[in-house]
Amino acid sequence: MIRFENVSKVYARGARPALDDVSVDVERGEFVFLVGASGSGKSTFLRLVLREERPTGGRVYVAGRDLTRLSPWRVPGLRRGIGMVFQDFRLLPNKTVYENVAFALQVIGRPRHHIRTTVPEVLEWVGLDGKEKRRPHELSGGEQQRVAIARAFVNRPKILLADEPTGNLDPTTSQGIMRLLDRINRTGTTVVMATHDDEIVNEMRRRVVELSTGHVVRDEKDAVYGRREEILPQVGPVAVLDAPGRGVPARRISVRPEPGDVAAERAADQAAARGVDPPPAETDDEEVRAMSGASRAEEA
Ligand SMILES: Nc1ncnc2c1ncn2[C@@H]1O[C@H](COP(=O)(O)OP(=O)(O)OP(=O)(O)O)[C@@H](O)[C@H]1O
Repeated sequence: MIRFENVSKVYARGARPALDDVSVDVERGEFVFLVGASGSGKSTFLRLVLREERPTGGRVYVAGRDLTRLSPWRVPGLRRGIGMVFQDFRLLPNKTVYENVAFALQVIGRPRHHIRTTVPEVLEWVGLDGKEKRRPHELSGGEQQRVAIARAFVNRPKILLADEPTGNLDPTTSQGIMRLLDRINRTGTTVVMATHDDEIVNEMRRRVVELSTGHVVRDEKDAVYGRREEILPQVGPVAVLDAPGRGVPARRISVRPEPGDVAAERAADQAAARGVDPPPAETDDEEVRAMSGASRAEEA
């Protein structure tokens, strides 16, 4: 679904490459964590997939398309097949929850009747049923991220990219967000998530691609955040800073999630239990169709 072939990215002449000869192949439907120190190139990787940046060397393929050769008028179509979630949510502050999600469909010209049925469906699916009229400042951080995820997912993208989606959230709320991303992945959407959140990575045990100063230094399935030899001594209760000297297990950090986050989590679980489906994948769009066609060709 996403293929980097010997990709390099140098932003400014003479600067060290942000990515240096990176080759990574992400299969359709995979969930991949991108980890690495600040400045290691994670966001650059995601920006290349979105064609917000172009590589200075090598090739980037998305759904079988060579992005280095994609003509500019095809870029919006590419992006329609990719949802993006950020650490700082990036919601429109003056629009309601409903309007924030609806806007994503309006800008790509979806008909009004489609928007009227799809937006409530996706809001229920992410656990925000009943919050349609709130504005972002009337929501907790976890709820705002759920709106951002609903907006990214409402058009049923083939790929969801997430750049530190739990970076502003407490551990319990982060777990709820990860369950949501996991559910999205289970619908067949390929998920690539850049993160510094070692607890989340260690709990999920998915593929981990680790970058260091622009190089891939590890690419491992069912992996943990650090290398295994670094993580092994931590097995068992680990003292954490919020309880000095008490030896609280790392997963039990006691930051209280906001009530809204708990309610959203419960509502999303109830929606899942009722078998509420995510909004149907649209196939009436030429570019989206082209993307799925390309992926079928790729698989063949
Ligand atoms: N637009 C830009 N212009 C110039 N240099 C940039 C630009 N964006 C990123 N860089 C540089 O490229 C390198 C990789 O940055 P990038 O943002 O991809 O790292 P990152 O792993 O996502 O970091 P973080 O975890 O802090 O978000 C860094 O040295 C950074 O300073």
